[in-house]
Amino acid sequence: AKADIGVLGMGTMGAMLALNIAEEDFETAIFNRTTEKAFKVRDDNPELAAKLHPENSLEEFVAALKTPRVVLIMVNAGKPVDEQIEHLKPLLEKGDIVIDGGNADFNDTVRRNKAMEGTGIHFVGMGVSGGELGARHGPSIMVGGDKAVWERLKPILQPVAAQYDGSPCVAWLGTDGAGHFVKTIHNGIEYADMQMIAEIYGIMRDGLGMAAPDMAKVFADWNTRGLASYLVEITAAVLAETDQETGKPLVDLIVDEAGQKGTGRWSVIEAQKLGIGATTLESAVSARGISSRRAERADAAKVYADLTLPASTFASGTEGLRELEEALETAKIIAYAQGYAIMAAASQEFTWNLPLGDIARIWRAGCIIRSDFLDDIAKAYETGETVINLLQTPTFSGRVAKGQAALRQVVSKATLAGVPVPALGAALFYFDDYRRARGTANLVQGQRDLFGAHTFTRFDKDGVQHHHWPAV
Ligand SMILES: O=C(O)[C@H](O)[C@@H](O)[C@H](O)[C@H](O)COP(=O)(O)O
Repeated sequence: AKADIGVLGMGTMGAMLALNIAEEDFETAIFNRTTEKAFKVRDDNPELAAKLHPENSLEEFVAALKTPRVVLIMVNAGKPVDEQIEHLKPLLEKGDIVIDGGNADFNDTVRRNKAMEGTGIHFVGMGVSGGELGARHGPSIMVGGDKAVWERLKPILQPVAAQYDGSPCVAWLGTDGAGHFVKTIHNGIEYADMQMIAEIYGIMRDGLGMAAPDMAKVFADWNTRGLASYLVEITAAVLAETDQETGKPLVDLIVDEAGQKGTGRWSVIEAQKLGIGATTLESAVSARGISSRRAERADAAKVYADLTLPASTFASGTEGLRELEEALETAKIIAYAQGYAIMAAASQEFTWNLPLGDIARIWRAGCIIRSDFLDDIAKAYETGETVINLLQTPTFSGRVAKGQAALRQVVSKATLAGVPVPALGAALFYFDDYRRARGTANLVQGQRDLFGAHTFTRFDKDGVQHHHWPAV
């Protein structure tokens, strides 16, 4: 039988997606540079073997596909994708579709899309979120490219995607790099969310002296209310895990150096280029950087071993935990508002007209940041009112106005106690900066004009650029 789609690259995500697609009854050709790997995927999954067609060469792989062909590239981002495209191009024809389903930098996707113009071959940049299990059983899928091409892919992608409330968590988000851009912002928000959870864990461990199993119970409890989410759920699971060998909480044995593969960094770079304050995302990326210098931190700990800090004033017991819960929930709203502000600015800058409400809906299941909270974001975009920033919407302004008190308490207490809360602090400081009609950038403008003749405008003389300090 001719295959409906071909999946190229049998790494974790590629193999899991291929099984998912085959399970949805699509004839799936599979290929990997190390060819045995594709055969192993089929042989390890006898129940799906009839739908999986491993091939011995790229030529056989392409020949096994129904025309017009659909090829899904699932290899590491960057050069490997360009190489695969170069190998495929001579084997493909007008009307064929090439999808990059990896974590690509959207700038590369825009470039690749341009390079494909005029060849008659369609290029699609597709963000896939959900990790290994998500890819296998239903990820959240963010599609960018030509809308007509999306119509052709829908019959395959809709059943393969996670389902929420009866609808598939996949959508066409805009032309060229829109899909990968939104995936990058998803990951930036993921970083911020994980970092803020880790900071609360730090307060519980270093501020309140709690043990991992007790913290696990707290997060499991929080997962029944406003913070209900996949990240809080897995936090409870990680904290509850006991290492069989030592009998100790596994989390206490894990080295505190966070890895990062780049998407978080990209989200921050794009925010900066767009002039959008994404301080919680920035703090999360920086915190990973700082964490990765463990030896240096150990030296710094010695340098400051005698530092005297005020006694910790964290409230213990239910009241204290309630305050932490409300602080995290409020900081989370602020972090997601920052992520959404980046997407809103990019939507204008790149004329994608991103469906911001739909993005919250397709993140409702399958992806790493899936949470009940995303329903509220989707609702905020249903009012029909233009959303400048989620913090200015009736859906969230009341909640933030109420919750900011707990966040302020927690950040202040942590600061006094010397427990680092860079992302929680960034959320609070952004909130205070964002809601302030009269800021302090006037002084910065004065300084810039004095040392660099960069000029400034005046409240009382609108629209004129002033240069006040002559070069003396
Ligand atoms: O949405 C997802 O499924 C994940 O985000 C996925 O894309 C991957 O796990 C990232 O690579 C994690 O990023 P780091 O490796 O940078 O933490």
